[in-house]
Amino acid sequence: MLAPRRALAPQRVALMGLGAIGQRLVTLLLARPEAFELVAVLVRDTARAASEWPSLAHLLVADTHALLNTRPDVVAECAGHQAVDAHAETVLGSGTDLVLVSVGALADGARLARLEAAARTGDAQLRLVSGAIGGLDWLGAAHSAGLDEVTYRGHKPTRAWLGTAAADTHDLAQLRSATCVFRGSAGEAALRFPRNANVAATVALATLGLEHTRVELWADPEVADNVHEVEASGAAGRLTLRLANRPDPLNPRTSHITAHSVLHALVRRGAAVSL
Ligand SMILES: NC(=O)C1=CN([C@@H]2O[C@H](COP(=O)(O)OP(=O)(O)OC[C@H]3O[C@@H](n4cnc5c(N)ncnc54)[C@H](O)[C@@H]3O)[C@@H](O)[C@H]2O)C=CC1
Ligand SMILES: O=C([O-])CC(=O)C(=O)O
Repeated sequence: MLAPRRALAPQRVALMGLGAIGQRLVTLLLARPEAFELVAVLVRDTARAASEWPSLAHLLVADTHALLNTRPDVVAECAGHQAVDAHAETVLGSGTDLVLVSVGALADGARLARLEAAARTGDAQLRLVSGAIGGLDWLGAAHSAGLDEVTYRGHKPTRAWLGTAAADTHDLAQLRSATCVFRGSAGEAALRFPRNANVAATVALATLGLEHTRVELWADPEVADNVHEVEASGAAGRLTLRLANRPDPLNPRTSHITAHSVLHALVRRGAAVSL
């Protein structure tokens, strides 16, 4: 693990969202008191959350004002696209760094412009995590050298598509083999599948952009993992990447590694030597 930049000052971290990623992060942050102080957790319903997690009751807040009153150094969003709309601009405008896991929210150009402006006004940073995908360092460098083509392909078990736009176009219960539920641009994928295509947006933002990065999304009754594949080629060479991520037991759409990716981003933010 990377050593912290400031020996005696753990980062004051506030979380937005207490679902699969948020709950795992609470445990991870509380296990490292030398590096992190968890100062607040933003939820939609504090009374309900307090009855489910009494040990966190003193940390629960329901609005951005109360969140910022706890003076966090950094806020980690793990609540979804709607929460980005509701809170991100105010957090950044207040001068507080924001670590974002719902990267697909930035596929809305107007929203992205608002957040960029707020970050500049507040002199804060909006940091996008790698989340469930890898290889972004290579992709970013290869983009600088010149990329010709980037394709992201995601396969998730059928249950990950229940309650999504794929259920409007496919009879998911009847699927017996891998079925493509979306083919198009990363921007369209991210907006149509806000809980399943954040990594598609991440790959696009690191490379050819939301319009020119190709995306395929598959509902696959034959896989148990969330499988993410990227193919890219250009002046620097070719990349073929395949990740088989274990789904989070609390939310099968979300890969277990995502919370660890947020933790990793927070560790790097506070590290004296950073990768
Ligand atoms: N970049 C990546 O690789 C990935 C990104 N994600 C993003 O992370 C988000 C969270 O994922 P999970 O924890 O698995 O989802 P989840 O559905 O298990 O939990 C989300 C939690 O946020 C809460 N929430 C929603 N709106 C809120 C608001 N305005 N204020 C406070 N709380 C709010 C919900 O009540 C819920 O408890 C996803 O919606 C997705 O956008 C998820 C997986 C991978
Ligand atoms: O966690 C994953 O496997 C990826 C995911 O849900 C997303 O990109 O939104």
